Amino acid sequence: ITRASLARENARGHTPISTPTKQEDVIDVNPPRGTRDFPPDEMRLRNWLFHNFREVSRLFAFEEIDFPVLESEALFVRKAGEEITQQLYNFEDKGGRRVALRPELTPSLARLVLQKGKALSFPLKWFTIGQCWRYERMTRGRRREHYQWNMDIIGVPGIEAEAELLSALVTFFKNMGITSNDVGIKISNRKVLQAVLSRHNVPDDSFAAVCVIVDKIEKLPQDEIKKELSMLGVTIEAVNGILDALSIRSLDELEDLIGPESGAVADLKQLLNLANAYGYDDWVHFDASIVRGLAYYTGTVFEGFDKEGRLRAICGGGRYDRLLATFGGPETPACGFGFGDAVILELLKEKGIIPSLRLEADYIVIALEDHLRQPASTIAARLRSTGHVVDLVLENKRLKWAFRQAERLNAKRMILVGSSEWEKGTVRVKDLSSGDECDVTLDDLVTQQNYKVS
Ligand SMILES: OCc1cccc(Br)n1
Repeated sequence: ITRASLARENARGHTPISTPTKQEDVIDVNPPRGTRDFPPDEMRLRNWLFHNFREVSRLFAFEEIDFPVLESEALFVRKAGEEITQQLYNFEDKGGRRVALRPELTPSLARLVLQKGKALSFPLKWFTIGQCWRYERMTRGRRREHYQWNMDIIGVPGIEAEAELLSALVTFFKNMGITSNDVGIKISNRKVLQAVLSRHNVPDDSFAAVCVIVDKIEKLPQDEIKKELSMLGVTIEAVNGILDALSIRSLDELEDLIGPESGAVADLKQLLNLANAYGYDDWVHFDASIVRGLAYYTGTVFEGFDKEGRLRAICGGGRYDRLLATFGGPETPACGFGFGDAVILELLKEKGIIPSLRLEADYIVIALEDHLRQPASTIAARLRSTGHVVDLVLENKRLKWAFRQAERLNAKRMILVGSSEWEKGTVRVKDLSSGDECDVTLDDLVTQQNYKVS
């Protein structure tokens, strides 16, 4: 094909036939490193997952919120050495502002609460699903973006808030067909660590950084943990005190270690009582080794995990009563969780409980001759106006193609608009599972009356 012949073809208004592009002229059609596209099959799966996130949030009477993916960098600058802030996807915009793609959703939620201030009636029960970003050296080949579902309760100081959030998590798992044999939720309280550190005279302002290091205890060799803790001025006695505390396996043992002053033991006992009252006590258990890696947690922390121990944490959360104050706001009790879109799908695939998600069309409509294109459009419009999913064949296609298309769309019926039927004011309706067919007027077709094709 020469450019001249192509010009002639185009001039005649024919479908332009593209000349083969040289390989080097094709753009890179892949998404940026560490990011994903969502073509139809993957998008159906993502919509199904998010629909289930939303369904649980709706069931618990939580209100949906949203905020920009782009935030001021200042929202995420923390000095506790968290991975999440060390991998900030940050840059200077054309106005010279320091901005970042959010690595998490909670700081934005805190910002919105402070922004709305006295106009809000507490407690707030808010949820959101949003894409979060990190800039990680691709050496580890991990993703740079994921979607997270968050539910947060703002303004409730009592452990009832945590119990409600855990109930939402369990409800979601059960709705997915996941049982307490598949998944558990470990719960603890950072006041355990706080009590140990204060006993060893570790300064309060090291607390967050110590938690971040201790959260890596199962991911790093113990001497690396000890080295990082000692760099924070944590003595070897304190390190051993921490390791002892994390290995505690019962609340009675915990009470012996830290006593009743912090309220941690009472809270955990009350949380387990509430878990029993909600009916999810078989899903949760105390595990002192749970610390979580975010600097701003101050009390209860929890983490959903797969009992086969093959996957990373499925979800996690905790109480963050100081976060709003660190943004200059009033002391505001708050707790919430984050639930990523990656590990849960790995788990569901492993359990073989991903449903088959296909486009379900009610009808495929095809004009058998060019001059019947307008009636075909009218038929499609009339059927859609009554809520039917209709795929209208838009070009001159052979019937064989239409049947394959119907198969792909899982269409229930085919409407064939042919001249002999149309002259009699009817169209041919074919049931695509039985093969039965009959001629129907447009009104009867739309009202589904006066005819039956099995
Ligand atoms: O959970 C940490 C995290 C934050 C942003 C993006 C990705 Br992928 N992962």
